[in-house]
Order: sequence, then structure tokens, then C-alpha cells
Amino acid sequence: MAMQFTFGEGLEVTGMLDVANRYQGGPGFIHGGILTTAFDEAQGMACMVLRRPVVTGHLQIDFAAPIPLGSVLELRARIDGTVRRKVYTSAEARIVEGPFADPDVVVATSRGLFLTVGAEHFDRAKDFVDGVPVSPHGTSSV
Ligand SMILES: CCCCCCCCCCCCCCCC(=O)SCCNC(=O)CCNC(=O)[C@H](O)C(C)(C)COP(=O)(O)OP(=O)(O)OC[C@H]1O[C@@H](n2cnc3c(N)ncnc32)[C@H](O)[C@@H]1OP(=O)(O)O
Repeated sequence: MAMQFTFGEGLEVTGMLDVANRYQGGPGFIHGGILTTAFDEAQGMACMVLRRPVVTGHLQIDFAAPIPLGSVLELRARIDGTVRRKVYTSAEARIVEGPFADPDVVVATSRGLFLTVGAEHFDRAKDFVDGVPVSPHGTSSV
């Protein structure tokens, strides 16, 4: 998605997303799944301070306002707390450039539970991680 991330003071991470035309859902607006992916990325990135791999266990998005194509979204994400392997995160999105830009208005929010995992979690994928997965028909399955 080519998001740009910066690590601020404390535990907050800021991600920027250009809402490109290819991210369209309904006519003129971002697809909800794209916005969900952006939150997943931002909140996953916020977990990097733990210096352990994490995966998303649960993600809950509140779509508060439509987000137009051509805008620039700022997502601020952070860790709210940890319990054992559970990492509780949250994030908000604001339109900071382009159509409907207003840095005081939160257009979407997210709460996510991430789980720290060991290397064995990804070991199971080692046979198909080297390159694009291929179907039995020899074509990309992505
Ligand atoms: C060195 C640094 C590396 C950095 C590296 C670079 C990173 C650069 C950032 C990139 C950012 C990308 C961010 C995208 C990240 C994905 O998109 S990951 C892909 C999507 N997610 C997945 O594929 C996960 C699939 N699910 C699973 O593999 C397993 O269900 C999980 C999540 C690992 C959990 O399984 P498990 O390890 O067996 O966990 P389990 O022991 O059952 O439960 C542990 C605890 O979590 C709770 N729990 C587990 N699942 C859930 C759930 N879904 N809901 C609520 N509670 C749950 C349990 O109740 C339990 O709670 P406690 O008993 O401790 O109170």
C-alpha cells in the first residue's frame, strides 16, 4: 500500500496513505477493506516497539465518514496495553490533505488485538513464502 510511517514520541506511530483511485469502493470513496488494511498495517507497525513478531487476532473498524479518492489520510496508532501475549491497540484516521480535509475530524477509528507469536508461526509458510504462491494450474493464486 506504500504507506509512509513515522515513529513519534512515546508509543505512537503515524502512517500516511494517499487514497489512490485504485482504492475505490463505492463511487468516489475509499473501499472499506482498504481502510481496514491501512489500520492493520498502522497498528501492526505500532507493535514493533515490542521487538517481537505479532499477528492480528481481531480488528474492529468504525467507519465514521466517507473518505474521498484523492485525499491523504493520516492514521495515528498506538499500543494501549499488553496482557501476556495479547497486545491491545487503537488508531484514528483523519483527512489531512485534499477533498474534505479537516485535521480536527476523525473519519474512522480502529481497535485491534494483536498476538505475539514465535518464529514457528511463520515456519509453516516457509515452503511458499519464496516468491508468489502458485496454484496447481501454474498461475498466481494471489
Ligand atoms: C523482530 C520484529 C519483527 C517485526 C516484523 C515487521 C512487522 C512490520 C509491521 C507489519 C504490520 C503488518 C500487520 C499485519 C498483520 C497481519 O495481517 S497478520 C495476518 C492476519 N492474522 C492471522 O493470520 C492470524 C491467524 N490466527 C492465528 O494464527 C491464531 O489464531 C493466533 C492469532 C496466533 C492466536 O492463536 P494462539 O497463538 O493459539 O493463541 P491462544 O493461545 O489461543 O490465545 C492467546 C490469548 O489470545 C486470546 N485470543 C486469541 N485469538 C483471539 C481473538 N481472535 N480474539 C480475541 N482473543 C483472542 C486468547 O483468548 C488468549 O487469551 P488469554 O488466555 O491469554 O487471556
